Amino acid sequence: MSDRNPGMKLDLEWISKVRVNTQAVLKRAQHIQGQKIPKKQWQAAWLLKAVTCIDLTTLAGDDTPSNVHRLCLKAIQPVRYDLLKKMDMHNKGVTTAAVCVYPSRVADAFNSLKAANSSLPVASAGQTPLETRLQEVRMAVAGGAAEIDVVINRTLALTGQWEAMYDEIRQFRETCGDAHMKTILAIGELGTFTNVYKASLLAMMAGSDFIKTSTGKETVNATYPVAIVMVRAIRDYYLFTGHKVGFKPAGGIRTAQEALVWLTLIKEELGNDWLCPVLFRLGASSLLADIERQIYHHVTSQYPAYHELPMA
Ligand SMILES: O=C[C@H](O)COP(=O)(O)O
Repeated sequence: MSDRNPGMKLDLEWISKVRVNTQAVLKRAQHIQGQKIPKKQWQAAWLLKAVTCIDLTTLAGDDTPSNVHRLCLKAIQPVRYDLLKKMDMHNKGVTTAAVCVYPSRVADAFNSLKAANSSLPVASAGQTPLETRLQEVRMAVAGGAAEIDVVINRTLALTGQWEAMYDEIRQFRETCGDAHMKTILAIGELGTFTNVYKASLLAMMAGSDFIKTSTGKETVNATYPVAIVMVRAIRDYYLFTGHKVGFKPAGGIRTAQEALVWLTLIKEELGNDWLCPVLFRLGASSLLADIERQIYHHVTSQYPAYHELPMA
């Protein structure tokens, strides 16, 4: 990962001045969605890039050590070996960026990866009251998580209690220690674009390494207009502080086509520096299946039967 964002003193004046032009954001998002996406081998290359940016996720109440183990194996070998070989990519170390599980499953994931001699990071995401969340973070760090996804208290953002929100995120950052922190804004519950921008800015001021759209459990998750607002905040924060903060859209991202639009959006809005797992992740539980399917089609000119691409 890159140098960490140390954060900065809470700048309430900056936050209070924020105004987002909704129409301009919607227009920009529409423009990006209308962009031509790469075809043929360029598309395959972009899809492999997307694979390397995936936080392969399972956040289900009934997760078990064995489905987490399968998820880890899939993260280590996300695309079938023969398909990679046909593209001459079999020895390039193509893996997903991380696996992402609930805190209670971190140790399982960590042990599975260790047993497979993999140094892939385990990310952990929780969604409970502050004290429990802090406890979950401690547990996840102790279990070997290198990355922690924490969710903000939406009420604080909705009611403009920015100082309290800043203090809360700082506490998370301290509790994360060396583990990198991705702060989830749960944008589907923040109301306006202006609030999304403010919450993004504040999360970065409080020292987040990444800002992330959603837990994947809200009704509205990763959308392109909201992403525009968040990445503009990332850009402004970078221009002001010199620190690059990562971006992670998550929730409801299912198709290779969507992955290509996400890559386009990042390239256009933040530039190539952000097009790598250090600064960009796709949080997704089922996206990889469609990407592997499209890669299969690229290599063989046919679509696979379900059993030909076993998914974790
Ligand atoms: O952080 C990742 C999300 O929980 C994944 O959401 P998804 O299951 O809709 O892909």
